Amino acid sequence: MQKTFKNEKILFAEPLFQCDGLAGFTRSELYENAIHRTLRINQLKKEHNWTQEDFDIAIRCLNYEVGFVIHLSMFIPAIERLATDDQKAKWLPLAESYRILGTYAQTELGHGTNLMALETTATFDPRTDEFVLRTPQLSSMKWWPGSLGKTATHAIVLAQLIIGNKNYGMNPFMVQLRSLEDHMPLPGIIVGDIGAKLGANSNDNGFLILNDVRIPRENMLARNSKVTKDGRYIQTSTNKANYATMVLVRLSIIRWAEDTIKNGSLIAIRYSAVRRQSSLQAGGPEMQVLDYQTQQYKIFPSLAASYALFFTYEAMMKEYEIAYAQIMRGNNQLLGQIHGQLSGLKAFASDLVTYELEMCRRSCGGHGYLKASVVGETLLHTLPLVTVEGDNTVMYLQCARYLLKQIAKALAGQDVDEPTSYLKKDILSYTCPVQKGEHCTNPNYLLKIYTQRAHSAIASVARQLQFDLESGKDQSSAFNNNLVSLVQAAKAHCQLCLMKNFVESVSALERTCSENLASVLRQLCLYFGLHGIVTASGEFLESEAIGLQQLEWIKAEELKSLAAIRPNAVALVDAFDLHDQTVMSALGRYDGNAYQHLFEAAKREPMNQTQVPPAYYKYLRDLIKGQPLAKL
Ligand SMILES: CCCCCCCCCCCC(=O)SCCNC(=O)CCNC(=O)[C@H](O)C(C)(C)COP(=O)(O)OP(=O)(O)OC[C@H]1O[C@@H](n2cnc3c(N)ncnc32)[C@H](O)[C@@H]1OP(=O)(O)O
Ligand SMILES: Cc1cc2nc3c(=O)[nH]c(=O)nc-3n(C[C@H](O)[C@H](O)[C@H](O)COP(=O)(O)OP(=O)(O)OC[C@H]3O[C@@H](n4cnc5c(N)ncnc54)[C@H](O)[C@@H]3O)c2cc1C
Repeated sequence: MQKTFKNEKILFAEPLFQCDGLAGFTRSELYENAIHRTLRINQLKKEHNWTQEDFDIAIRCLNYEVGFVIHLSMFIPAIERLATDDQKAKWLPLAESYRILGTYAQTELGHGTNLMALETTATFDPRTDEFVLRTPQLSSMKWWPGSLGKTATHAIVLAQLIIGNKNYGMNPFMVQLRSLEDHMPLPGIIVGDIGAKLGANSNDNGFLILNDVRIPRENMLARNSKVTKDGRYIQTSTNKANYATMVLVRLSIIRWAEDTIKNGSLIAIRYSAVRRQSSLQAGGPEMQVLDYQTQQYKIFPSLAASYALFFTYEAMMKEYEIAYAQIMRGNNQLLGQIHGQLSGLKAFASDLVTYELEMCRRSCGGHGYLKASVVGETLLHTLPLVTVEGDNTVMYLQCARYLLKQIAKALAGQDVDEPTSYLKKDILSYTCPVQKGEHCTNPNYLLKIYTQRAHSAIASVARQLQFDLESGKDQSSAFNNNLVSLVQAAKAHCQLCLMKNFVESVSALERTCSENLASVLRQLCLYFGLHGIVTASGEFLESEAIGLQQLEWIKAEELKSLAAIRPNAVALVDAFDLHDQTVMSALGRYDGNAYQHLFEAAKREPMNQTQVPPAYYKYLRDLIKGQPLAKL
């Protein structure tokens, strides 16, 4: 499932990477520890000739609890995508050697989604051949960019380009924030950390106020557009190309989602295998809670989602690489497709894992509420994924916008992109394919149901929009009147993509792996398909892809699937090949000694380092001895 990290032993031999101790760290300690880790991994990479992939896997093994995440995942990729070759030659070596530390400063206090309304300006001054950067009012200040608070010496600032009195829209500018001598903010720069968050507190997400900060004209990252010395704006590629970094990060977020749900399902399943509680037979031995059908119903979806996201990430990485190679050669033909696909799938993946991680946490009972179980921490660390790189609702709407274009092409008899080729089919030609028995136990048949449901959802909202427009609604009212259905259509398409990637990946694997493994993966794929239909049964019924009778058969097969997966559940999470130090959970250790690890973690609790708490001497002693309390 995860390329086994052959260097795990080297990494986890060092106390710095042993994760138990993170609990109880202050924010400053977490922040320092994260920086220390990234730089130490960099040293290990050099000492042991690790590849970049080894470096990336090491970061994943630490659940991205490292420093410079934005520097590595956005600042450097943005230079690669937005800078000219000369600018790359200047900035990339500095960034890759950490001589400059960067962030991607786009979001403002007042705007994150609506990039057209960003208020930061970069005004060209032809007299000095410079841009003057300004955050004109409180709401304009950059707010949220990772590493901006205390670390970044430079930022790629997204600002409205102003030449004369004309606004040329959002463009990227390289701005130095801090001195490379003493790390102090430069003149005109006010910068700091935005404060503690629900999680990811090792990251110094920051704010940035720009008071007439001057930068040379060559600091505008000019791959897609540039300004000449005499103030002419020359666009060399579509403005959308300036959005390219976000597309890459949305792909990375699918991988991040996959990593977190693997952790969660591993903890929940291993703990459920060792936890014995109650019995179904009066006086009988206590059962492994993993044998309760309800426990399986709660946590097998996260197991199936782990594999589904793994296969979808692999498929989307290939799709992205093809598109990116063309875009970097100036051919933007696949830009709309990759944007539409990754907007939707980033949203769907992060929605899916945040829901299923909470189910994993609940399935651990009281111990799921302990930090030492880590499943709650994993959820907190994952929550931002539904917002970062585009709020999920907005991302679904971007995906829906793409789907509407595709179905319009299909209805006009034009070619459509491969991911939406199903829209070429005549919507009336679908027959209800599912009969009892074989049809409910064959993932390929289930795929037909997902296809019909997605096609129906997209066609239906397209028709409703058309109806609203023809009945006199203007474009924005018609759109706002159908946003919920548009989101629903995007989700239907994304769920079809996950199911399609799962089915196709398993059938490809079948050709090379053992029949035993193939049958286990087929079973999991079938379960993923059945469960997806049951949880969205209203939409599947509405699309007429299934009727009530078929739904009954499918629900029965889903419950049968739980029992079929049960014997392989622990092996399926062991197959993630995750080191105990990656999972960090007292409940999810490979040795299964959850209670011992819980007690070890409790003993490490700082409060237990003294028998009598300081509060005793301040408050409890007099109270217990019946003496009057001093005025508090
Ligand atoms: C290892 C783990 C590490 C992972 C590390 C992760 C750590 C966390 C990092 C978090 C970092 C951030 O959050 S960075 C900040 C992220 N911020 C965002 O994602 C902002 C979200 N908002 C937007 O992207 C935009 O405002 C939109 C898409 C919502 C609206 O765009 P717009 O330009 O204003 O208007 P719109 O009409 O919708 O779009 C105009 C045209 O541009 C196209 N378009 C829009 N966006 C894109 C795009 N990205 N790529 C291509 N094309 C695009 C549209 O399809 C449309 O094409 P056509 O139809 O005209 O052909
Ligand atoms: C942990 C974290 C790290 C981040 N790192 C960075 C970073 O490094 N760099 C950076 O630039 N930014 C960063 N961000 C900011 C992030 O990109 C934004 O928060 C995100 O784009 C959402 O924008 P917003 O916060 O303005 O939400 P809003 O857009 O204000 O969303 C608020 C509500 O309005 C709804 N809404 C908004 N627009 C529409 C619409 N058109 N249609 C329907 N509903 C709508 C949303 O669905 C949501 O429910 C980070 C954020 C977090 C939480």
